[in-house]
Amino acid sequence: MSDYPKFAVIGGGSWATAIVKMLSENLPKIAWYMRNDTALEEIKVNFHNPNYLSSVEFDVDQLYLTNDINKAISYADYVIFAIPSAFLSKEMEKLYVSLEGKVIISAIKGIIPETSLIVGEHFHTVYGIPYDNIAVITGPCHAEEVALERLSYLTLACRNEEHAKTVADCLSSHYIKVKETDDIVGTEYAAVLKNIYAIACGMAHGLGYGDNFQALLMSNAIREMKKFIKKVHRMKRNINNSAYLGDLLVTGYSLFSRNRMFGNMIGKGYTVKSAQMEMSMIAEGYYAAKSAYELNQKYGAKTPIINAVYDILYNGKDPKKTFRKLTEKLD
Ligand SMILES: NC(=O)C1=CN([C@@H]2O[C@H](COP(=O)(O)OP(=O)(O)OC[C@H]3O[C@@H](n4cnc5c(N)ncnc54)[C@H](O)[C@@H]3O)[C@@H](O)[C@H]2O)C=CC1
Ligand SMILES: O=C(CO)COP(=O)(O)O
Repeated sequence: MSDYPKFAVIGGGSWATAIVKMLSENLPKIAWYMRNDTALEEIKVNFHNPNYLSSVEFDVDQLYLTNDINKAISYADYVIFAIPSAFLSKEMEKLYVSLEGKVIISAIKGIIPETSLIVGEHFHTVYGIPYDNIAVITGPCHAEEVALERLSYLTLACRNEEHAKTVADCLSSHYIKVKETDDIVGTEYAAVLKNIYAIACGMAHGLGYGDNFQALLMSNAIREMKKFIKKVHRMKRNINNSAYLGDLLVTGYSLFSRNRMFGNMIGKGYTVKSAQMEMSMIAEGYYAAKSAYELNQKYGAKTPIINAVYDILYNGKDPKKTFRKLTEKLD
């Protein structure tokens, strides 16, 4: 092993780009895998990812850029996955090198559609990664603000203290602080659910509801989130911590949020298809609404907001009427 931790980042989108930026504050070399050859070449020549966070300048001597996921993973002891959940399984089909002994870190805030599992559970169940070697990066943090070096706090969930410290140290800088927790399951579910609530906030805004209603929606959302997570994984946790409430607030209120943007378009009358086509980015909450709704058929938590978003996105229900009914259930 070299004298510095070897990291690979999997993905070429906004969050992967932001994570490479964070790591490059501390590490002399980072492997970075993305599918897009044109973007890779552009980074080599112009030092910027042309498609995402294009203001961020990279020192290419610090980067081991590759379009082969196997090469990136072979290089690393710590592998950070930062691609939308819907594409993870397809990307993993390309893998022929072993993940044994590697620390697998999910920066994905979603449920894997093929298995209906959160990402840590998916890696444990499908790829046999021991929980000690699984970590999750979460917390209220938009990639765009990382690009601007605005102070942001991440939460690193991991059961192994040594791995947690290494990953936290490598991500930390003058604009990134990292808190640690062992609630891998709860923080992952919170990250999944807040995207659905951010879609609801966007829908409300698009429908013409104001700040007063949004505050009420957020207040109901955090209580709904608490009930849902308690059913799925009971442990002592403070739902007001930034990985839960903080991430809900930033995603629900920030104009950078993809999920809010997507919901706003639906509220304004776009169809789901046209809103997706209009956005150059992925709103994870679209997939999460279906997975969470279906999962909850087993758990039976009271989730009127998730149900309303699900009905609008998947059952073609009218947003205006659905929200009017939802308002009767909130307090
Ligand atoms: N952007 C942010 O501020 C944050 C994002 N996340 C999470 O990071 C994950 C990645 O999201 P972003 O980077 O924001 O997405 P993005 O919308 O910025 O980028 C989309 C990514 O998906 C890839 N992609 C698109 N179609 C694909 C396909 N058919 N097969 C494989 N890959 C495909 C693109 O190459 C690109 O890497 C998501 O789970 C998101 O919730 C988590 C925290 C913050
Ligand atoms: O997870 C995020 C902020 O913490 C990003 O949310 P969006 O995907 O809605 O932009």
